[in-house]
Parts: sequence; structure tokens; C-alpha cells
Amino acid sequence: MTVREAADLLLKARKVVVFTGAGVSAESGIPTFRDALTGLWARFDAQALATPEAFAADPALVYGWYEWRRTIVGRARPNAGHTAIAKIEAAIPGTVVVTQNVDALHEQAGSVSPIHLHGSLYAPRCSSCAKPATPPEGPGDEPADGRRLTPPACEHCGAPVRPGVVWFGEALPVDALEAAVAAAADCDLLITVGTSGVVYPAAEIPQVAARFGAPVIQVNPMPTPLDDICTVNLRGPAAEVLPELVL
Ligand SMILES: CC(C)NC(=O)[C@H](Cc1c[nH]c2ccccc12)NC(=O)[C@H](CCCC/N=C(/NCCC(=O)O)S[C@H]1O[C@H](COP(=O)(O)OP(=O)(O)OC[C@H]2O[C@@H](n3cnc4c(N)ncnc43)[C@H](O)[C@@H]2O)[C@@H](O)[C@H]1O)NC(=O)OCc1ccccc1
Ligand SMILES: [Zn+2]
Repeated sequence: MTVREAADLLLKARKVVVFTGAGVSAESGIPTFRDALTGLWARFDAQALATPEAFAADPALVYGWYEWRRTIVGRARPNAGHTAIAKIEAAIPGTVVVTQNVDALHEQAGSVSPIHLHGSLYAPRCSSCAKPATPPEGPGDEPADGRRLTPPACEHCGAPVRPGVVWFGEALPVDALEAAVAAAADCDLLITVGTSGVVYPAAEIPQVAARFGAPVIQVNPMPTPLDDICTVNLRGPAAEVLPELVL
């Protein structure tokens, strides 16, 4: 199946889910999850760093990693992939964007209210009383290779502030997960973009859509475990392939 056939599927669709991962932000200069390990963190495993245990053991190491990522994300701009997704949303009112990404590039590209399954870099909260913390000023000015950074203290209880992301072993926000599953079960087309499809329960979303009979289009330069449930596998970078779908 070609881009043309995929575009025809999109033309006919009325209730679309666009499901994204780190790959959609790669062409904006944001390293994908498994590539976000350079400098101070090069010797760590992302999955090990993104855990409550790692934060408890060494809050400055983990907080530094997120401030470094927030700096990179703060300097990034949406790419043609994010823009094409916002165009789909504008053209097909029944479109729901579901992302695993903790950046805000979908919003910056014009997407109305993407569902963030794994939280955001812009919603710090207290690691104890969970009260929202004041986000640090500006995009962050962490050095290129990053550094340890003592997290600020919560204004309410003095405990360390943590990034507002979902760590491994932590539950996803119930309302976000329920809304994503409901949209996938109800959609007449799902487009999965730039995800390796290995992190659960997020990776269930494209499978729910397929199980309820919706065609699934995958945009990814590489094969993934989702290939088999996809009606169309478009092997290419998001910022090149997605604009062709919305011509
Ligand atoms: C790794 C996996 C084996 N482990 C899990 O899934 C675990 C455990 C687990 C649960 N259920 C299971 C079932 C089976 C096996 C394991 C599990 N899941 C959890 O721990 C979840 C929480 C998981 C969420 C973790 N947080 C993230 N992110 C936020 C933080 C942060 O960002 O720091 S996950 C993080 O990694 C994932 C990375 O995946 P991708 O986005 O796909 O990125 P990746 O780098 O892997 O791949 C990039 C892809 O893009 C492609 N690409 C590259 N360039 C481009 C390009 N230019 N264009 C297009 N595509 C491109 C590449 O080819 C590639 O395919 C994303 O989800 C991202 O958000 N929580 C939980 O289960 O809690 C329980 C519970 C329940 C109730 C009560 C208490 C507890
Ligand atoms: Zn607190």
C-alpha cells in the first residue's frame, strides 16, 4: 500500500486517532527516548533513570536529566510532521491526538488538546504532597552535556519537586488513558507515528483500534512490533511522509 492509498483512507475517515511517540519530535532535534542518553547520563539506561526509585536514590541526577531535556525541548520547534497532524485535526473535527511525548510541540503546532499519556515537562509537582510546583522560569539553560541539579523544595511541605511525567512502574493518569482507549475503540482510522510500540499500556492504543476494526496506518522509518496490525506501513520520517498524507 502506498502513501496514495493511505491518503484515500484519510479522506474517507471521520473519526481519526493520531498516536505519537518520540519519533515525531526527532526532526525537531529532540533525541528519541533511547537516544536521550549523552554526557552525564550516557552510562545510564533511560528506563532506569525514569523511575521513582532512581529519583529517590539520586534526585539531583534525575532532576538534572529532566532539566537538560527541558532545555532541549524548550529550544525545539514543531516540524512538518506536527503541522500536518494539526492540519488533519482542523480538517476532520473528530480527530483525537494521543501522545507519549512529554514535550509541547503538538500544542505549539496548533493541536487543540492532545492527550498526554506520560505527562509533561511543563507540569512539575511535589514528590510528596503532589501539589503543583511553579515551573522554573524560561526554557532552561543547562549546559550541552547536562549536570546534576538539586530539585527545588515544595513551597507547601518542603519535599523535593519532581517532573510531572509518568515514570516506569507508575500508573498513567486514569482520565487520559480512559479517553485514549475510548477514542481508539470508536475511531474509523488510527495513524501511529514515530513510536517503537514497546511501552505499555500506551502500546495497547493502536491494538485497540485494530481490534475494533479500524484500519491502522504506521509512519516509521523502521519496522516495529505494530507492523502486523497495520493496514499500511509507510517507512519514512514523519516530517516527510505526513505532509504527503494531507495534500
Ligand atoms: C519498556 C516496557 C517493557 N516496560 C513497560 O511498558 C512498563 C512495564 C509494563 C507495564 N505493562 C507491561 C506489559 C508488558 C511489558 C511491560 C509492561 N510500563 C510501565 O512501567 C508503565 C509506565 C510507562 C511510562 C513510562 N514513561 C515514559 N515517558 C515519560 C517519562 C520520560 O519521558 O522520561 S515512556 C517513554 O518511553 C517511550 C519511548 O517510546 P517511543 O516514544 O516509541 O520512543 P523510542 O525512542 O522507543 O522509539 C522511537 C521510534 O521512532 C522512530 N523514529 C525515529 N525517527 C523518526 C522520524 N523522523 N519519523 C518517524 N519515526 C521516527 C524509531 O524508528 C522508533 O521506532 C515513550 O512512551 C516515552 O514516553 N506503568 C505501569 O505499567 O504501571 C503499572 C501500574 C499500574 C497501576 C498502578 C501502579 C503501577
Ligand atoms: Zn509538597
